[in-house]
Formats: sequence, C-alpha cells, structure tokens
Amino acid sequence: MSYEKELHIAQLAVQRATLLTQRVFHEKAKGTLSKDDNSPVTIGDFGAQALIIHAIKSNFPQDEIVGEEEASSLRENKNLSTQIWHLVKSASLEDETSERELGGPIESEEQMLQAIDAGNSAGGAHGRIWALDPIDGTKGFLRGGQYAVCLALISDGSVKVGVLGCPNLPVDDAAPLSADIDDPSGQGRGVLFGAVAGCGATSRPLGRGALQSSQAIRMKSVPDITDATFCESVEAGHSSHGDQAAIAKALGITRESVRMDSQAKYGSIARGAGDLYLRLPVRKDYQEKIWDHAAGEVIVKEAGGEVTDAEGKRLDFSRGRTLKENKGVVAAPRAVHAQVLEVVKSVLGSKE
Ligand SMILES: Nc1ncnc2c1ncn2[C@@H]1O[C@H](COP(=O)(O)O)[C@@H](OP(=O)(O)O)[C@H]1O
Ligand SMILES: [Mg+2]
Repeated sequence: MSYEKELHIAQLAVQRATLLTQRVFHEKAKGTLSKDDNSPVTIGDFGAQALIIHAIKSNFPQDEIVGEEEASSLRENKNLSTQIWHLVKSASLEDETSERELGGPIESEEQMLQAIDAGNSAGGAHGRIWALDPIDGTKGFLRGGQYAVCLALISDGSVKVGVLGCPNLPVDDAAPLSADIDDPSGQGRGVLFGAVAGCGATSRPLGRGALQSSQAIRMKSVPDITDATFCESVEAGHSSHGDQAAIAKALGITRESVRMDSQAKYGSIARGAGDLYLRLPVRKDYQEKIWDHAAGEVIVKEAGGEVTDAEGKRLDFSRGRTLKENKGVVAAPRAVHAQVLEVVKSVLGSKE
C-alpha cells in the first residue's frame, strides 16, 4: 500500500491546524484548563483536534482515532466552547482545493464537539487507527517555546504514516540545533515533517495554503560518538536530566544537550540538526502515550534511525492508547543505536 492519499491529507490537516494553534500561540489568553492528571490543555489543543478529526473522518470514515483530548469540559463551559468555535471557523487554508480536500468547514459548534469526541478510540492491534496529539508540548506552547501538531496512521499495530507540524522550528534543515525562538515574528520558522513506512522522510516549509514542495531528510552520520548532540525534554518530570547527564558522560559526550519540548526533538534529529534523543523514565508507573511517539518514530526510522525503548524493545503501538509494554525511548542513527543503548542499559541498570 502506498498511503499517498493518507500522507497528503494528514499533512494538509496538520498544516491547517497550525494556523489555529499559531493564532492562539501569539495571544496572551490561551483559555487554559487543567486536566484530571494536572496537565494543561488550551483552546488551541481543542480547536486543532476538532479540525484534524473532521478532515480524517471526511476522507476515511471507517478509520478510528486515538486523540489526546475530549470535549466533556467544554460541554460544561459554554464560554470556552464558543471561543474555540470562533477559532475553528476562521482557520482555513488559503487554497480552495486544499480546503475541499479536507472536507470543507465544520458546520456547527455541536459538530465541532462531536469531532473532538471522535478521538475516543481505545486503540489496539487491529485495523487502521490514527494517533493525534493536537498540541504536543503544551507546556512549551504556554512558555512560548517549541511545540508540535502530531498525527500518525497506525495499521495493525505498526506506524505507517507520520506527520509533525513544528511552527517554531527553523524552516532550514541545516540551521543549528536550538530550541530558542530568536525572532518572535516567526520569520523563517515553521516546518512540516512527513514520512511513510518504506518510502523515506521529508521536510517542507509549513505554509498557509496548498502544500509547498518537500525535500528528503536524513539523519547525520556519527563517526565519533563523542561529537554527538543530545536532545532531551525541557520538563525534568518527563525525562530524567540526571540520567541523561550520566549517559552522556559514559559515552564521552561533553557538549551540553539541547532541551526542547515536544516531538520537535524527533524531527530535529531526523533532519540531522541533532543526533540522539533519549527519554528516561522518571516515574516507574508512567505509561507513554501513543500520540507522543507514533509520528516521530516513523519519521526517525525513515530518515535512517532506530527507535526502541530503554531496554531495546521496539515501541509497541498495538496495546491501546499507551505504550504499556515499553519504558522510555532511545532514538539514534542506526549505526550507533546499539552502542548508545548499551550505555543506557548500563546506567539505568546500575540504579536498580
Ligand atoms: N511523567 C511523565 N513522563 C513522561 N512523559 C510525560 C509525563 N507526564 C506527561 N508526559 C507527556 O510528555 C509530553 C511532552 O513531552 P516533552 O517533554 O517531550 O515535551 C506531554 O504531552 P502534551 O504536551 O501533549 O500533554 C505528556 O503527554
Ligand atoms: Mg503530547
């Protein structure tokens, strides 16, 4: 299967959703709520989820969707729901053909809430299931940092299509790795990564209309591991900074790691801006969510990388909404992955 249409629709849908998220990003009031797990959610998360699910359901009505958000809090908060509805209505691509391909506009506020709730699939090992994170790195989004709009198609438990919209990364694949947004006007920023299993990975500028032309991306080769650059989470609660430092030391890496929110880390190493991405469990009981990794996994693999958990197991997307069989993530160029994994195992193992 070529997944050409799936990739095209996913990229257009993500691109359209970033028009909405960028609008919220530049506004002071982001309509933030706190979810049951104490993590933040904004009007940008809800609006982007509605727009993307509407596009998927219009094109692939039989497919299931595992989306991070659900609309119950909005049904109890009419004011917030109406704010999101205004945003959703005004987020359209500046290209009629592309808009039509995405199934046209959402028709009512109620249809918007239903679209958000259509992301309630339990996931699993069979059939076609989309994994959607409308704003990954919500904390980064709120801090004015990096974030990503993430969408992947999982078929019978393996990721076939992955798309990452990263509005705050530089367009230029060769730009030095940094999470900073020097120019708040957004000039020269916004990149859309895409990959289909077996067909390679690409990047292109994130635009406002039809998709712009793309180029192939590859991870950098790392002849000497001591020259490698690590990416890690900004949030110390998401990945252990201490373990990361111990692993870097054991590998002989002296360059400071770059801290960046969201799956922009996967995109950055896939295009060779950084080399290694580790996610090192802080809490033993935490189960990683499939929407936090599906798109990044296929993009890195298609750019010449290997992605496993911290024990060397492949990420198992067939177990429902979480990666319950896995602990942590180790993403690296294929040629050095085994070497990095050995050190990860030895450093984490010595703590037990
Ligand atoms: N204790 C924990 N360990 C690992 N990841 C966690 C976590 N608590 C929350 N997360 C996830 O970390 C994601 C952000 O990752 P990163 O640190 O790489 O930016 C969050 O995504 P959202 O921002 O979509 O909620 C959330 O799903
Ligand atoms: Mg996320």
